[in-house]
Amino acid sequence: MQSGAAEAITIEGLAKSFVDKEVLRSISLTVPAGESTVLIGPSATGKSVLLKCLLGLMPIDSGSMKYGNLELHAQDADGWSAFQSRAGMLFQQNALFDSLRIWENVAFRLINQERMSRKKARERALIRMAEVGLGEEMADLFPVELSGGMQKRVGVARAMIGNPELLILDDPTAGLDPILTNSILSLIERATAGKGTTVLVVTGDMKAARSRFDNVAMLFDGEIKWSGRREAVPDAGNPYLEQMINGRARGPIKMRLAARD
Ligand SMILES: Nc1ncnc2c1ncn2[C@@H]1O[C@H](COP(=O)(O)OP(=O)(O)OP(=O)(O)O)[C@@H](O)[C@H]1O
Repeated sequence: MQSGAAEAITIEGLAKSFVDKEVLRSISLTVPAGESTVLIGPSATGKSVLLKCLLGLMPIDSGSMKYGNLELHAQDADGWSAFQSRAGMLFQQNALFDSLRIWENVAFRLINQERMSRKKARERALIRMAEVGLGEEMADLFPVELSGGMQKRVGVARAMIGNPELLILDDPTAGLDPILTNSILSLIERATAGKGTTVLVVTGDMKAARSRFDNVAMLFDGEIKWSGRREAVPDAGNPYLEQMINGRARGPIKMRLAARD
């Protein structure tokens, strides 16, 4: 059951620095309600940091973030946990609970938030696990017994169980083979097309970025340099996007990126 109607995310002038490093200078971005948006950008530009700020896992320095009319930037700890309970999330380290079995990790939201019986929650977890290519024989294992790619899939299944109204996924297909990548991207597509979930995904998979999500946003140098419908992604003329999407760019942007590597 979906926990509520999906809302749009609106970010304005968000800034975030660490000690002496400015990561996000002035982020302005709208993630439309009930649509999927992919955030792309070079490594270490702050994509993960932005997702963490949005979920209240990192404090911001300035700016505003809203989910519908809810002023995220003004939430206290209780407000943040109420908001987080509305979202399914996946971070790069997967953050599985080591002491819980795989099915219990996947079913965590159902048991702890929705108070579903363990029997029913296990049944639901097995369905989600199958959707990400994890068989029933995995259900009673512990995370340490799984490969990195399998743990990633457990993380995706956990984020998506219970059909949360908001999905925030940091590189859900990293390290997966093309077949699994395809099934996970299809699962994410069904979450928006079928259920109207608001989805924000970070990916390094440029082919997926161009074809699988409704909107594309490009983060570079602390700002969103381009955002819009995927059909409107310019094939040429925007050096930031060209560099990311086509792996080519001319002029200063290329030299600048090369200098950073
Ligand atoms: N807790 C932290 N303390 C200090 N610096 C941090 C912290 N978290 C992230 N950073 C720095 O912020 C910058 C952006 O990191 P982030 O993980 O958001 O990059 P990213 O765009 O997601 O990169 P990638 O695509 O490689 O995963 C990096 O320079 C990183 O070292």
